[in-house]
Order: sequence, then C-alpha cells, then structure tokens
Amino acid sequence: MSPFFKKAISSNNITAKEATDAVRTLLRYIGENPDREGLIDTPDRFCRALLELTEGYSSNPEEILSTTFESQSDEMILLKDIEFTSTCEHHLLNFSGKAHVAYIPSEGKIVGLSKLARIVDTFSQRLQVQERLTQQVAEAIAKHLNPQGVAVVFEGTHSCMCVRGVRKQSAKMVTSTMLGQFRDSAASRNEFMSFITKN
Ligand SMILES: Nc1nc2c(ncn2[C@@H]2O[C@H](COP(=O)(O)OP(=O)(O)OP(=O)(O)O)[C@@H](O)[C@H]2O)c(=O)[nH]1
Ligand SMILES: [Zn+2]
Repeated sequence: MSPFFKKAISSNNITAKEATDAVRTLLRYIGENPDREGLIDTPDRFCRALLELTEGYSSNPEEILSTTFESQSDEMILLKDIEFTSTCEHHLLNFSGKAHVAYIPSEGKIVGLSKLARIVDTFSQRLQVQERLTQQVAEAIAKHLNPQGVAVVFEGTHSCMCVRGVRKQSAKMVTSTMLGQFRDSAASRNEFMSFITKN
C-alpha cells in the first residue's frame, strides 16, 4: 500500500492498517488469498470507496440550506427525479433510485434548487434505511427553511433484495414523509403526487 493511501484512509482514529487488515480478514473469511496479485490493493480500494459512499457524515444540512432568497411565491416548489444512491445499513449493500422533494415556502424564503439535491445527497451518503432517509430529508428542510409544508418521496431498489436473499429484481420500495400543509391538506398532497407521477 502506498504511503499516500495509508494517510488518506485513516479516519475516526482508526488507522489505515487497522481498516485494511479488517478487509484482508474478510477476504480470508470467504476463502480468498488477500496477497494474490488481483487483490493486493483491494483492501485499500474498498476502504476508500466506503469512505466515499459515506461522506455525507461530514456534510452539514444547516450550512447547505443557509443561503436563502426572497420570493413572493407561496406555491409548491418541487424538484423531482433526483437520483440518489445510498448504502443499506443492514447488509452494507447499495440501494438507489429517485427522490422527489417539494416545499411550500413561508415568508417568501426560498433556497437554490440545487440545495434540495444536496440535502438528498447528504443523507443518502450515510448508512441508511430508506424510511429514515426520507424522514431526515423532510425534517432538515422543515427545520432550516420553516416552510408551510414539505413533501418527500423516495423510490428505491435495494440490492440486498435483488442480488441475494429473496432475489426480487423489480421490487421498488416507496417511502414518503409529508409535513405541515402536505400532511393536513389532501389537495396539496394530491397536487404533489400528480406532479411526481407525470412524465
Ligand atoms: N424497512 C426497511 N428494510 C430494509 C431496508 N433495506 C433493507 N431492508 C430489509 O432489512 C431486513 C433485514 O432482515 P434480517 O432478517 O435481519 O436479514 P436477512 O436474514 O439478511 O434477511 P433477508 O434479506 O430476508 O434474507 C430485510 O428484510 C431487508 O429487506 C430499508 O431501507 N428499510
Ligand atoms: Zn440490505
């Protein structure tokens, strides 16, 4: 392993050697030889990939949503079909799909559209279950923008159900969190649902 990578993957008081040794153990656990040519750099790559997939732990939702703009709008603002990719905390396997995020501003306080996608990334790039991911995105927007309502839907395909276990390739999990006006008003909820189901 190069000294650069040794330094790069030390994290949370765990040294690169401890982390890569753990992966070497797992490789031996499945009957592989971690010293064969094709696997020699794999523990290092795996640790770097895992850090990359969980870099949302070091991103701060409050900071992302801190730049706001004034607008007279009090209508629903929706960003739909936001690709997300996350890691299931039960199996450490990928789940991914699309998220749809809407809010109804209050006091004319809006955010740049990309920030909604950044919030999705922040919480996706952690070990997750889809229900909590959905709720965290909605609650972060509710907390930092104080809007009249927030609606969040995630549609995800879980590798742990596709490539192993029950092996259902087409099954999709759909989760939603509705807050404020989207929870209280069927009309607002229906408007949101009709937008996200339209092409
Ligand atoms: N509710 C929920 N369940 C999830 C999510 N991701 C994975 N799971 C499920 O987590 C469960 C873990 O169940 P266990 O019985 O402990 O694990 P397992 O023996 O590997 O289960 P199988 O996947 O059924 O083989 C499985 O049913 C997975 O389908 C998620 O985001 N939300
Ligand atoms: Zn899983």
